[in-house]
Amino acid sequence: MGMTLAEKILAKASGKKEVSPGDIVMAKIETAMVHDITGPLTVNTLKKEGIKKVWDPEKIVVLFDHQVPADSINAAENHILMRKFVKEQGIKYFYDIREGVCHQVLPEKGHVVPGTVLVGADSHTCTHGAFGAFATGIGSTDMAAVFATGELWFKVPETLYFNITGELKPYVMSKDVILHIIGEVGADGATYKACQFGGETVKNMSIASRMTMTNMAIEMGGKTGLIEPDEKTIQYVKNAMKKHGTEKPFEVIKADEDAEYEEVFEVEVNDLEPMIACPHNVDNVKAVREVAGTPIDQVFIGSCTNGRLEDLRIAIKIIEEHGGIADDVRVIVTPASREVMLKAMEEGIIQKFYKYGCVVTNPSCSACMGALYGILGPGEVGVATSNRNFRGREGSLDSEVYLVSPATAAACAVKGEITDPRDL
Ligand SMILES: CC(C)[C@H](C(=O)O)[C@@H](O)C(=O)O
Ligand code: SF4
Repeated sequence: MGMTLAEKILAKASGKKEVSPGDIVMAKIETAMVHDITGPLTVNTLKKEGIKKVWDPEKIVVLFDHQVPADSINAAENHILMRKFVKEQGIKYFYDIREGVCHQVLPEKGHVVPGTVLVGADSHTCTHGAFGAFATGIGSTDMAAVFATGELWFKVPETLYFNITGELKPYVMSKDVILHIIGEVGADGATYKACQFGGETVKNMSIASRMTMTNMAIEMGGKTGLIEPDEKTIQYVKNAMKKHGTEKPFEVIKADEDAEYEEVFEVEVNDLEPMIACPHNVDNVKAVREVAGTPIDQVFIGSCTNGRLEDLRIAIKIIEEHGGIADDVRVIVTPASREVMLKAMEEGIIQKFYKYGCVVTNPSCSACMGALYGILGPGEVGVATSNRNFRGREGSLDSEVYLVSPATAAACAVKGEITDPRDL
């Protein structure tokens, strides 16, 4: 019987010829990532268990992105603890406060190896499935087991296949596609499933747009999101590895022709409109026009979902075309990484955001989690290009967050209320 992409990667990583959904496998880990919030717990668990040496200091990536620069004594202490760990263990790939969000930095630096298993102590690790890796978020204590042994057990998930066809209309982005899918499937509709995205629409998407899709697989409960590698993927990965001296041979794994999917969803996007996830659940998805006119206080353009160059480009284009942002709305722009920031600077994008009165921050998780800055106060309404809108996600329990694409976020910034970018 044929295997899906997820099954083939897990079979390879566990040295088996074949695996089926439900099998328990012990898989070799190619890359293991912790950040400033989850790393300390992993390190403390290792200490508690008396483990002196990590399995492979070249396969671990430590990165600071959630609270950078340190925004509290507690964050500073976490940073100190992790820097010490990195030194003691000789961890080769350590990215201090300057690089940006882990899920952007990892692929940029060539740490995402197609066809392998990547784990991160962060729920949006599924993002890296955009490169044809089996990538999933795990807890800090599970990560301690990975740091010690280089392996982790998995139950092989069933795969849901989303066959996406049609051409996206102007101002409709991959974020709208994934919001639409989550609205249909529900926030727990794909629990522990591998969510594979394919079809002509995905083929035509940039790598950045694909990452937006896989990033949000967890928001429908998915164990991972996956996209089969193609020429674009291979080029991206090779360039990234070459640029940063992280070259490794890798195998492009594709699903078997006769792979068995638990369910195939046909998603036709020709007529898809800009979509919005309304408070307080990611699957509370509507067309933007249904809630147009809702007053807002803040717009956040950034995060591991939509803080990449193409996102900043479309946002500034819309803001510029319409003469700037509304006076009474705060707009926070956070490029997802230093590389994105530098390119946006070269293109004059950052200067323009400043010119129009947006606040551009250092690459970080920024306002996404309500932990660093850009925190919403009681009664405030935020529009964000990030991936979660649970009650209190961006600050006060009495605030509200709407999730949108960068094009819609920019339209909202221009009008100071929820606006479909086609209606400006
Ligand atoms: C802080 C971290 C554990 C958390 C996660 O795992 O998702 C964060 O990144 C988030 O998006 O809520
Ligand atoms: S940008 Fe947001 S969703 Fe992504 S890792 Fe940071 S806090 Fe989590």
